[in-house]
Amino acid sequence: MPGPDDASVRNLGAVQVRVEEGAEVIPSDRRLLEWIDPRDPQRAAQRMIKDSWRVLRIQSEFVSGFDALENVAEAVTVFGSARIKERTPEYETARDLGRRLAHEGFAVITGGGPGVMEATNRGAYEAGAESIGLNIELPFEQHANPWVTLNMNFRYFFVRKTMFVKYAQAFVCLPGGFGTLDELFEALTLVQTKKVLQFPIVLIGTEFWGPLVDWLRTTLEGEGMISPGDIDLLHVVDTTEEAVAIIVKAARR
Ligand SMILES: CC(C)=CCNc1ncnc2c1ncn2[C@@H]1O[C@H](COP(=O)(O)O)[C@@H](O)[C@H]1O
Repeated sequence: MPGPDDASVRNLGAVQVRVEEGAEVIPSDRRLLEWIDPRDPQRAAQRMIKDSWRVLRIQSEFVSGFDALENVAEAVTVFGSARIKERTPEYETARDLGRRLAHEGFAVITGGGPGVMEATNRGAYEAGAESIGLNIELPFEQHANPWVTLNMNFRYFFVRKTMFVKYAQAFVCLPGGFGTLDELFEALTLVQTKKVLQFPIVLIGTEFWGPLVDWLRTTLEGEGMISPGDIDLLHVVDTTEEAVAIIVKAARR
């Protein structure tokens, strides 16, 4: 198993996300988004770093992200729950997905954390593919999974999200929570508004995703909040095999 000292793993990025168990750090994202009342003298010190100057830090994160990823060939970004455990069917599905994508010549990009991210990176790594983890600084203890050939740690969610989209030819979502839904709907909006072209979005698990897709169709489409046809941007399947077939077909078009 690879580890933090494995020379084949490239670790990039300004932030070390390893935090002592139980400890809490204030992530840069939170500091950026926090409003501090300029009338509050108690908090004047916290206003010393001006948001305008934070822009340089944000800029540097874009620069290092673009530099790190510019040579990635065809890649697929995979999202899904951070909470699923090893030796579960969900973990094995994600691992199988990573493996199958690797066999088709794709690099795999994930959020670099545990659960689905770890399993997908692991499958790709075991099959000898480029396995990329784009981690994020979080306020609680977490780890970058070891199954990566390139690990990058980001301070800012929105910079990291740019990398997920820019360097991938497709998205796959496995079952997940708010994080996964956020990433799914960001991708959908980008495709819907034609900011990203020819970008299949595949959801694996009809039982899990079906009710959401039904609601999108009956309520959103039914009430005219999305156009007829927008739903067709989503491919809902049950197997990793079907998911990879859709991606291969779109990529080789
Ligand atoms: C155990 C735990 C919560 C660890 C958190 N550690 C994480 N590390 C990296 N990316 C993450 C993490 N949590 C959420 N994400 C992002 O949000 C998605 C999963 O969130 P969720 O579990 O569906 O809502 C992932 O695709 C990933 O991009």
